[in-house]
Amino acid sequence: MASAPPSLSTARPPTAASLHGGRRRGALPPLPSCGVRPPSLGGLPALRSAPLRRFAVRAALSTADRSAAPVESGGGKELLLEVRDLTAVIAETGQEILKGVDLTIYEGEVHAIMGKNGSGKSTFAKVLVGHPDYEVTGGSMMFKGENLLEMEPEDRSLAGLFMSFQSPIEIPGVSNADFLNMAYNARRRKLNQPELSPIEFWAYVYPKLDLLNMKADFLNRNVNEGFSGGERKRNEILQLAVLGAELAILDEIDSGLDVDALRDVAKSVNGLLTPKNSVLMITHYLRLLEFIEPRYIHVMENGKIVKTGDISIAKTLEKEGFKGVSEM
Ligand SMILES: Nc1ncnc2c1ncn2[C@@H]1O[C@H](COP(=O)(O)OP(=O)(O)OP(=O)(O)O)[C@@H](O)[C@H]1O
Repeated sequence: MASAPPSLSTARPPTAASLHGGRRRGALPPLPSCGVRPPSLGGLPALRSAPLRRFAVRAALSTADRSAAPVESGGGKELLLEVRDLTAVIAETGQEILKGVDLTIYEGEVHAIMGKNGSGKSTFAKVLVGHPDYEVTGGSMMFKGENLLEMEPEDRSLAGLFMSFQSPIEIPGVSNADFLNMAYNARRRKLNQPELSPIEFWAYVYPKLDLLNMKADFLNRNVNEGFSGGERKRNEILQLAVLGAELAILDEIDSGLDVDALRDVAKSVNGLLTPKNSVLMITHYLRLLEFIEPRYIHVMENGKIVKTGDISIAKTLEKEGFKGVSEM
């Protein structure tokens, strides 16, 4: 099934992500850069670096496309994400990694995906946000009634998807404070709200730092530069706290965190949960799920979700390993 060719009205400069991200195989690439600033960045200065753009795009979360009609209701809740029979390959080699993923998430729900190393968990998360390393070859992904396959990675962010990466990247030369302030102001411009001055932004961000037990001097350091693994994870959650999201995908947010840091991060994520926001966590360990309690646990095996249940799955996994889960 081929996607419609991009129209001029949707033309925007390509990003590393938009060149391939989440497109079906054979679909046309976006039009080349015509020097027009992408509307989704809300007037941000042109950002040449893909990581910077990725972060900046997050700034525009929850802005433009919030008027999309609800798809359906389940017990009064709206459907947020519906993935059906999703298949995807590594763009470079054509190797199939996702082999028919099905997942449904309603607003206000917390889900977790567990599974052996290499089963496809991170790939699934990255395909959802349109990572350029993968091509979707079949199935569907709907987010708030919109077809993610027809949306550039930027638009997915605009629509309210946030992903915290397993290995957050550095942005040399850009301070955390400047980045977050710029990104948050971009979002406010989108919402037709006045920008915050650096002092006002400080007042906004300070309680969030406090919640994450992050020292204020992290704001003066370049984004993730020289940060320890745990500090990077906290910084990802700080970005989420500043920018907000309707579906936050947290890929192994617990890896490399000491127990106090895990508690801080979990407290912060729990503090962001509302009846409208959902979280999809990827984890190997029960301990994260004791802090951020999921309603559903899914087990991924060989590129598919093969089992869904409650916290008892994670408990069995912890005690008996995957063999125990397959016998449940
Ligand atoms: N860009 C890529 N290039 C080559 N191989 C890849 C790429 N992305 C994923 N893979 C392969 O796809 C498989 C699934 O990887 P993925 O990272 O999704 O697994 P995972 O379930 O998240 O594993 P883990 O629990 O170890 O993080 C692995 O065998 C991995 O090596």
